Formats: sequence, structure tokens, C-alpha cells
Amino acid sequence: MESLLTETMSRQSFDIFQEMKEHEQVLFCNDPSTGLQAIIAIHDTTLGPALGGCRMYPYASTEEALKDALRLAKGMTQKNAAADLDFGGGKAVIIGDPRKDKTPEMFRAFGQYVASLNGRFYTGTDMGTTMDDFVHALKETECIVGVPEAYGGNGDSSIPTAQGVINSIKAVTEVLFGDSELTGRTYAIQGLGKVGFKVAKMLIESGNDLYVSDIFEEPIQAIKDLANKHNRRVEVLQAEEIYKADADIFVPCATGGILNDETIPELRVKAVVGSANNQLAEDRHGEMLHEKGILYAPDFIVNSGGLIQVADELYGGNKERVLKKTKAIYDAILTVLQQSKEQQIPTLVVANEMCEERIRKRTHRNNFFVPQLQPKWKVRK
Ligand SMILES: NC(=O)C1=CN([C@@H]2O[C@H](COP(=O)(O)OP(=O)(O)OC[C@H]3O[C@@H](n4cnc5c(N)ncnc54)[C@H](O)[C@@H]3O)[C@@H](O)[C@H]2O)C=CC1
Ligand SMILES: O=C(O)CCC(=O)C(=O)O
Repeated sequence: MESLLTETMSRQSFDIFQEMKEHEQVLFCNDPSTGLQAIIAIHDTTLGPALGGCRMYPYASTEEALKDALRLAKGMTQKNAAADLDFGGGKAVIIGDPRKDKTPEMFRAFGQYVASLNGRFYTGTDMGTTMDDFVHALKETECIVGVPEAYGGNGDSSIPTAQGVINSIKAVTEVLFGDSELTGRTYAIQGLGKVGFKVAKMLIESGNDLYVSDIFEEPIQAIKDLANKHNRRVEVLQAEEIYKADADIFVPCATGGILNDETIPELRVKAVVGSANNQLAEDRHGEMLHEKGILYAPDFIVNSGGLIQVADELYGGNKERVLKKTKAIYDAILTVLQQSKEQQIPTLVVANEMCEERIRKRTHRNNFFVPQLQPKWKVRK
């Protein structure tokens, strides 16, 4: 907080309300006793309480963390609308190194801040956090999702997220090659974490060789071991080399902003389909991919499997319902790709319009007066 204020004062150009633009609320959480420094961003609650995961990342500055939280929260409004869920967009970021700085107390403190929002924000895992972290937060608030099955939840949300990525790859191969076969294509996977590793595993088990990259050695070793067991080959690329991989499909499953002015000219793939949130550095990069003839499957549809599962948890949890909705990601991606082809416009434009239309229609429903609900003030009958 202090560093944000210092930055704000020293750089006249930084205006927090300008940064927030259309966001409803931002909560800065500072708990020196546990070392917690977090930002909760709520973008839009027109469709319902905000729902979105919590990322832990060693941000270089508070400004960088704030920008990430704001952008991720906005993406959740789109993702909830795209998946036809009655929730709004929000996201949290914890500033710190997930490999060194986590403690149970930190997540309990985080849980208290979530509780203070009194049902305006539900959260769970994202990059750098796991279900175990949120078991601590759950002691302070019920507004936690992606809860382990042993605690009555739907369990690991990265499983349906990975399944949604696979379903999206099938839709893309249908458009590229005329069938939805996973086998016989080449894939370049960036990031072998909770989602990326599962995607890589499914692709190896379907008989594919892979290009992969990660910044840590353990997941690389684990995927090599798995590939060996299945007689498949994994070629490990340095972080920056993954963009130049001679593959059919690039599967980004790590950080955002990786499709930008520097990387797009390097891409040799036919399509980009991955779980990473906010893959496009800016919307105009969707256009750049379109002009280059690279199919871009919009991230907020591709990676909506986890959200579908955690939202379902709040309605009592039903695995069949989740599976059915996760399968529908295939149809949604296929529709976006087909419309983009027919209308000769970028896939992002089609997907954004689809979300805006849903929000417009549902905003109208939310405005409808329901007589059983008590008005906030006393009204004569
Ligand atoms: N977990 C989920 O269910 C969902 C995740 N996502 C998004 O998918 C992405 C991955 O999420 P998780 O797998 O949960 O995160 P994770 O933290 O479990 O894994 C991320 C992996 O990426 C690696 N990595 C980080 N920077 C890298 C770089 N520059 N190059 C290569 N590898 C790098 C990390 O070492 C780690 O292995 C994130 O953008 C997240 O927001 C989106 C929807 C749901
Ligand atoms: O997948 C989750 O656990 C929460 C949903 C989310 O934050 C996301 O889709 O980015």
C-alpha cells in the first residue's frame, strides 16, 4: 500500500480511478503480522456476486499487482457471462513467492478480508495457489470455492479446466484439419502446473510428442518420465524458445500477456489454445493473430471448465452437470471459430460480442421486480 501511494504521488500520471476505469471496487489487504499483501478487485456484479480465483505471484511492484488484479477481474465478468453463470467478475492477487512465502496464517488472514466483503466475492485457486491453501481461508469465510471433496466441495478445479482445454483443442482441430482427432498433431505447451501438466498428460496418453517449457525443473522431469512410460518424446525448450516451436498448436498455460508485438511475429503455429488468463497483451493482438492466419481460441471460453465447476459447487455440486457444461466448451469454441471465418473478423470480437449480448439480456432479467422479495424500505401494502 505504502509503495503504491509513494508511486502515486511521485508519478502524476498514475491515477487509481483511471486504472480502475469500470471496476466497482478494489480492496487492498495489508496484514503485517502474517505478511499478507493482497488486492481484491471486483469488476462487475450485474449478474451476481463476483466469482474468481486468487493468484499468488512475486510481482515486481504494487502497480503491477494492481494491474493484474484489475485485468483478471474484468476477464472473470466475461468468463462468467460466456459460461452462462449467475456470477459477476472478480479476482484476487497475493503479492509473494508461492514457493517461499506461504503460511496457513497468511491464508486465514486473506479469508478474513474475503469475509469482510460479506458475500460480494467468492474465491478459490489460481496460478500459485492450491486447494490446501484455501482450506485455511475456509476457516474464516464460507465464500471459498474449489473446496476439497473431503470438506464437501467439488475438488480440484484444474481438472475440468484441463478438460476444457482439450475440448477446445478438438474444436480447433475440427476447423483446421476437418476432424477432432488429438493424435497426429504437434503441440507446444508453456507451463506445466496444475492445468498445463494435466493437458500435457492427456496429449501424451493420446499418443503425441510434445514441446514443453517451464521455469522449474521438477515438472519438466515429471513430464519426461511420463512420456518415457508411454514411449513418447518431449522436447524441452527454453522459456523464450517456446514461441518459435515448429508445432501445430501453441498451448499457453502459464502467465498472461504472452501474445504481444514481440512474440506474435515469432509464432509458427496454426492455432493458439491454452488455459492462461489474459493471453493477449492487448485486444489488438487478437486482430494481429487473425491477420497472420493463426486461429486464436479465446482464453475465457477455453479455460472456463474450472469456473463452471466452482460455480456449480455453490449450487450443491453435481459432477454430471459439470461434465455436460464442460463438454459444451467444444461447441462454444466451434461456434466462435465458424462465425469468425464466415464474417472475416477476429475470434475475440465474436466472443466479446457473445458475452456482451448475454450481459445485456440478463441485465434486463435482473431488473424485473419479484414480489416475494422484501424491499429495502417499508412499503404500504
Ligand atoms: N487452475 C485453474 O483451474 C485455472 C487456471 N487458469 C489460468 O491458467 C494458467 C495456469 O494456471 P495453473 O496451472 O493453475 O497455475 P500453476 O501455478 O499451477 O502453474 C503455472 C506453471 O507455469 C510455470 N511458469 C510460470 N512462468 C512461466 C514461463 N514464463 N514460462 C514457462 N512456464 C512458466 C510455473 O512454473 C508453473 O509450473 C494461469 O494463467 C491461470 O490463471 C485459468 C482458469 C482456471
Ligand atoms: O478455476 C477456479 O478455481 C476459479 C475460476 C477462475 O479464477 C478462473 O477461471 O480464472
